[in-house]
Amino acid sequence: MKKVLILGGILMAGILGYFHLPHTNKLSWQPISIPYISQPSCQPIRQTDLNETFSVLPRMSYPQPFVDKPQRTDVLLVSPWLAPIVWEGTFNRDILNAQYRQKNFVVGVATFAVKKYVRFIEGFLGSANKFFLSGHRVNFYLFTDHPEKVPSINLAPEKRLFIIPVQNYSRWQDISMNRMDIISNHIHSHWRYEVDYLYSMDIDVQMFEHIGVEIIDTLVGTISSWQYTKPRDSNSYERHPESRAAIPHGEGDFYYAASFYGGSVSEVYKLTTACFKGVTEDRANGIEAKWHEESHLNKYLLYHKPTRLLSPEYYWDEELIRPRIIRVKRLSSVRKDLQEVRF
Ligand SMILES: CC(=O)N[C@H]1[C@@H](OP(=O)(O)OP(=O)(O)OC[C@H]2O[C@@H](n3ccc(=O)[nH]c3=O)[C@H](O)[C@@H]2O)O[C@H](CO)[C@H](O)[C@@H]1O
Ligand SMILES: [Mn+2]
Repeated sequence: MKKVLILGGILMAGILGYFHLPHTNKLSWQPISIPYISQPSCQPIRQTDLNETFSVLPRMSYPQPFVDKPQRTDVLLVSPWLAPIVWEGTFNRDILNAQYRQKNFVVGVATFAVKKYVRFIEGFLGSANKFFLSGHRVNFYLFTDHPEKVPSINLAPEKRLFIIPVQNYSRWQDISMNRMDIISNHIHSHWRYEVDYLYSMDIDVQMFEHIGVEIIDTLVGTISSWQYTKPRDSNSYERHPESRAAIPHGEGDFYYAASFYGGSVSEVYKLTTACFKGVTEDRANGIEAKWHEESHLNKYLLYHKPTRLLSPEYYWDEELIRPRIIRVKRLSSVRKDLQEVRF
């Protein structure tokens, strides 16, 4: 009887232990020895797993939530696959910060300033230093063909800037599309050791309000400010079946902007690798998708559902008149003369 009890105990402990293993989003690759390109040491860091239970929070005072009083009734708060859609008025940043401060995670931001786009660096970095994940560790990775033109900016102590030289291409579309390849390669060679989460952002934007840990999740897409109310068949998806970015008629969730997406470093690796594979196969067939890598991103996010969606507050196009449901403009494009800046 005693033996049976002991054996039973061992079995139960095994089962419980198995189910209590933290869900991991760690990378499955083996470390490889590739010479590092960016400046600071690239020692592997602990990959923070935010799915682990958060530690005990301090006592806090805030308005009580009620199940029969939704925070907002004018916008969709959750996707049909139960991913939250982040809108002003739906979360309490103090609670989120208290949860996340206990995690020593690092967020990477990849951005490109090639050719004339160096003019956007100052506005981007200056505003991101102030409004992007303030109080949290952020590494900005700035790819440029003009490192000497990067203005010096006093960054907050928890923020770091890495300037990475990159070649330019004669066509702006190639600069934009090749970001997928460069990001994928850098995750493999460096970033998987350096950051837990990675976000890709256009450089021709500025931040006007705080963008905090509400953006952190495994796979995150931003709903385009141009197309957030359009029926799927009039969105800008690539519909020509010849392209690897093609989405068949009758399919599509939201239209996602390529200017701001991200997630865990391993999910962004999968996304960028898959999107660039699509770009490469299209090139081999003499095809370029309607909105370049943004078309491939939209296809990817249709079949790999994002775990969190950012509302158009997180990329507002300056050309548009802001309706009432967009209560804040956190990040917005800088007006530019396309003919002048791209050529
Ligand atoms: C808001 C949004 O969804 N933006 C997307 C959209 O147009 P955009 O008009 O926003 O594209 P864009 O001109 O900003 O180019 C995308 C990014 O590529 C970089 N760049 C581009 C050209 C250049 O000469 N130098 C340079 O550095 C820079 O980081 C820029 O922000 O479509 C593009 C591809 O068609 C990209 O998918 C953009 O992410
Ligand atoms: Mn842009």
